[in-house]
Amino acid sequence: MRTMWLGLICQRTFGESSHFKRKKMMHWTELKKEELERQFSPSLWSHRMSADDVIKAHVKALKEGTERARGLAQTLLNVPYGEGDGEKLDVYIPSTNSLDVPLVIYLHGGYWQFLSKEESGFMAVPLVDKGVVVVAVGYDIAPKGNMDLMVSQVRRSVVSVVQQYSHISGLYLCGHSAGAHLAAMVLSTDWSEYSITPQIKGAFLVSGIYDLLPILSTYVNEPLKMTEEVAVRNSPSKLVPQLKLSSSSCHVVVAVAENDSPEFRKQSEEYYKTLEASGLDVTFEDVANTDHFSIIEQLVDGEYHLTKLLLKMMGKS
Ligand SMILES: N[C@@H](CC(=O)c1ccccc1NC=O)C(=O)O
Repeated sequence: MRTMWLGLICQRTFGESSHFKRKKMMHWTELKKEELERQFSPSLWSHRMSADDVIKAHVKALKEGTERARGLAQTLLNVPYGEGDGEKLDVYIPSTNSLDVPLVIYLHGGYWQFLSKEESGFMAVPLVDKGVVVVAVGYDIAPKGNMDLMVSQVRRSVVSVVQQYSHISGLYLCGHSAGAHLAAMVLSTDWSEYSITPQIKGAFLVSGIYDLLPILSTYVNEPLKMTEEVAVRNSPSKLVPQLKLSSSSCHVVVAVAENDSPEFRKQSEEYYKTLEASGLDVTFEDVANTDHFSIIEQLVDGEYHLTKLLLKMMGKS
């Protein structure tokens, strides 16, 4: 009888809005290390294939898409945005006479320790076709780079792009997973320390992490070696007041995969709610039939829901 009653309590859904009906979840501080590590292992949650296979397929899809984009578009590869070896970006350029040319900067994922710009041009396939410039930014992943450096690098890459491409009709950001975290950090920049203040019109944050504290004690932090102080100052969830000052007119889309882990989904929901409560222009996209990897891989397809949404945001649908 007692177990039945407990079961009923656990199955009740909580949340103020119809958007976020979910089962009552433990707070991450109450989870054992093993469970936290499972929650922050996106590959374990895919319904499509095994953990190893989903990562292999992910890298393959990104590489193939990037090769296709490099074949289709005019490119400027390895353009420096700073002095460092890793401070380079790739530009995918449409052939168009239009004066209305938006530019989207893509920040790749991979837990700040995998992937590079070499497999990050895939989304240019449908976008360049519609007259959008795509920039894939490289940054120094761990162990070479640390969190403060990566955040500084992506901020400087945005400044450099704005300086190079002052004639564009609008600047947009897109990031996946760790790249969504970096994109949110760009939105939360105090630009007074930089030579210019970029005007970012829209940001697409896909399956991101916005609070770094839960990963501090997990395997994710092994190469990153973040202290609590580093994690706090690089957590977008703690920088929403700065985002409101710097990016008040930016349209933010917080997208999450239906089959992301509950903790990943919670990160997106909570960040969305905080932005919304601050009066920002923000939308939540719960993308059906996707996992942590397919949610971004499918951007090679012009007919994919998120591709269409991104084009619409840039006025190019
Ligand atoms: N241990 C992580 C690995 C991971 O996230 C990952 C690995 C290779 C390339 C990209 C990854 N993640 C997101 O882009 C996982 O379980 O998925």
